[in-house]
Amino acid sequence: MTQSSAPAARLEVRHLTRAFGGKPVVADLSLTIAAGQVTCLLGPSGCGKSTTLRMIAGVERPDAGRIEIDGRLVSGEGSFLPPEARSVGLMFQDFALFPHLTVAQNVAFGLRDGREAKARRVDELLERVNLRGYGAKHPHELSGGEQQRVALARALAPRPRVMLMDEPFSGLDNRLRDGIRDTTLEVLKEEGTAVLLVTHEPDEALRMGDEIALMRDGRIVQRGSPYNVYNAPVDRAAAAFFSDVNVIRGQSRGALTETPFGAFLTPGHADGAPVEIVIRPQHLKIDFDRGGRGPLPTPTDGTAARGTVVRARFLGRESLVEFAMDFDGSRLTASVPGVFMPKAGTPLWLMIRRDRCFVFPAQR
Ligand SMILES: Nc1ncnc2c1ncn2[C@@H]1O[C@H](COP(=O)(O)OP(=O)(O)OP(=O)(O)O)[C@@H](O)[C@H]1O
Repeated sequence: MTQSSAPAARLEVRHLTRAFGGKPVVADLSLTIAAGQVTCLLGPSGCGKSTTLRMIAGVERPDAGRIEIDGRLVSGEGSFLPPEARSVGLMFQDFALFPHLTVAQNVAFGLRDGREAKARRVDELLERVNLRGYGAKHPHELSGGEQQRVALARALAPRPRVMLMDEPFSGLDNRLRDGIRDTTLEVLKEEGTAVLLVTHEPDEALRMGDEIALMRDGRIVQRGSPYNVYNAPVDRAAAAFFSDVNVIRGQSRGALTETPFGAFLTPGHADGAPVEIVIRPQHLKIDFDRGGRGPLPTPTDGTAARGTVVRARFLGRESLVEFAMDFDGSRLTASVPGVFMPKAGTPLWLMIRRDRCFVFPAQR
């Protein structure tokens, strides 16, 4: 007898579809989330993330497709359970705590247990979100970050099988956000809930997700670990969603594309096919102009090409240096850690890290 080692799916979505006024907003979307796994549904505004989440929550009816939570059909084949019968916890950006209830009463709100069990669960959760001793306070006595943690405790109190979070941190100021994200992640992991977190911020998805599902125009275009989605994007738009990108165009011949930065391997592209070599700013290497001579090429860096600094901007952790390239005047941007602020007009040399570039068919 064989036994599957894959953890059982807590949330299973198959072929979910929804249109508004004839316009498809979610199109044939499928995803699976295991217990204890955080999947970030990441995509630009309007791509259908919230609609997906709302269908899973049970506040929006799908046109087609099925949703199972813990192996139980909650939507599809003619059935549609209301939110309260789905065992889902919800957390939204504009989470509202009940202002007239204390923190403890807020957290206990969805609990049906007896008094003692309820009190135990409330204490346990307040401890987890670092709010021990806050039970008797009212929401208005708490900071935004503290209120957020109460909202998290409240959503988790009934031990939902699936936690749905829609931009839960976007109402918080930047300095608070990282700390709250980390606390939230820790608590979610301890509880072992399956989490679907909707966000349009790549940094948040990279930081929070075990898996990222990148969404565009109602479809998931790529799914994988943050490392893979960042380092092996399926297309130029997927690469560009995480950072600015530089694009160098060429034509593939015999699985090679010649560029001013030397030849790039472009296997799988037909002879004469236009290709784009895409590279993030941090993977361009800068070298000095030694009286008009560039650096000696190395196998990983390839050939250097000369450009002139157009401007340099200091961004705190890094500096962005924009170049006009000698070979055709095109603009390329390199980022360097720390402060490197060459003056406009300075000639410098650029190299492309071969192991960090992506090759795609050219877009029209
Ligand atoms: N009830 C509705 N009626 C009509 N159109 C809707 C409805 N709900 C959403 N839409 C449209 O569906 C599209 C996707 O909306 P959705 O809120 O799912 O996107 P999103 O990716 O979550 O974007 P955002 O991050 O801006 O919330 C949008 O064009 C939106 O205007």
